[in-house]
Amino acid sequence: MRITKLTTYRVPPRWMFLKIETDEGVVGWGEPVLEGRARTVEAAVHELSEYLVGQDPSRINDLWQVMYRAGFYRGGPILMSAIAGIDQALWDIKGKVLGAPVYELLGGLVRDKMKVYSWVGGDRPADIIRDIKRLREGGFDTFKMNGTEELGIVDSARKVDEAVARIAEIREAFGHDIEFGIDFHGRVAAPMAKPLLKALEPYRPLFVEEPVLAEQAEYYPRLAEQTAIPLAAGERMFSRFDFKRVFQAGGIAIVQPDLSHAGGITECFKIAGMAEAHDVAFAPHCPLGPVALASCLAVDFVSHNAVLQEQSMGIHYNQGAELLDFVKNKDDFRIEDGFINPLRKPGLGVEIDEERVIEASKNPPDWRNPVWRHADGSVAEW
Ligand SMILES: O=C(O)C(=O)C[C@@H](O)[C@H](O)CO
Ligand SMILES: [Mg+2]
Repeated sequence: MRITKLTTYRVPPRWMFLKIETDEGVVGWGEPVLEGRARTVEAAVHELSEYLVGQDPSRINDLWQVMYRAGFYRGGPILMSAIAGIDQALWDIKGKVLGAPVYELLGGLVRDKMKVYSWVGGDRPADIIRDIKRLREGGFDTFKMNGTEELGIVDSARKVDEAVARIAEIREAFGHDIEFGIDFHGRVAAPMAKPLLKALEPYRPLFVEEPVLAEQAEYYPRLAEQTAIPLAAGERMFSRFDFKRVFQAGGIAIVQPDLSHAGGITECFKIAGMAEAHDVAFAPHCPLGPVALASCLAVDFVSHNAVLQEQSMGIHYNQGAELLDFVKNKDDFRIEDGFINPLRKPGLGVEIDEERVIEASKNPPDWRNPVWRHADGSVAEW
């Protein structure tokens, strides 16, 4: 079998699908995208396709190593997102050729169902109580929300109190019948992470995500020393080589690589294994589309330390399209009592509605995150 063509489709809300065709008619789908940089990743995919066309798609490991190593420069969000989507599509092809879901090719199920969580509130954490009430009716009991709005490198006790008051209100309304992660989203600098974590401690969130920016990872062990709140990070780390320093330094209790940013299934399966060796939980980041989610699930269902899966149904970013709008087998993604079952069809288990993808790709959005600014006009982390 040989790879014959790679076609990319940028679609709402901010996703990109990749179709890899072969000379035997088997097609694989991937989701190479970096939110806000879809065109850049698209260019990277097509540069890589110069090598890939004509290659044997079954040799995923060799193709992965060539894409990672043979261009001299390596790693980072753009290239690793391009590799991720290609890798996903290659696993989709392999499963379809062998008539098996990807999780079978990775050794089979370690669990019967996977716990998922839902975002509540938006960029600015408002209406959280309303959202939690609505989602609880749908069977969810685990959520994630932004912890703050704009926050200065050093900021006021009032800002800390505002952030804590929102969390106190949630506990007041729901007690410990629900669990939630608080995403600091990179908005909290090291000087403010310490007081915020201390003030949030009494409310026992399930985790705090990106307590500081990934480029400040040296603070993870220090912050972990001062708080009992499990710290989570990973959406802005892009390979084993980024994660290894975090495992060595300690401090992170949950790693959250993104299956569409960190080299795909091949790489994230290895990251999950590294995490298990360090007694670290695995909870893939996935605010994206159905192929990204299916790729996460393929690794979740074979990883003992997989604990939680993010999914984007109803997420505030999904303006213009919802998680399953481009999927034919929607029912396979049913969530019951906060759990999702394995996708049992061959490959990734996603049946893409190609006509709908092509139609939607005719006028694709150029999604960008907002540029936030502090009161003094300086740029604020979004
Ligand atoms: O889902 C999360 O945990 C996020 O932090 C969302 C963020 O990754 C946006 O997708 C960036 O555009
Ligand atoms: Mg996050």
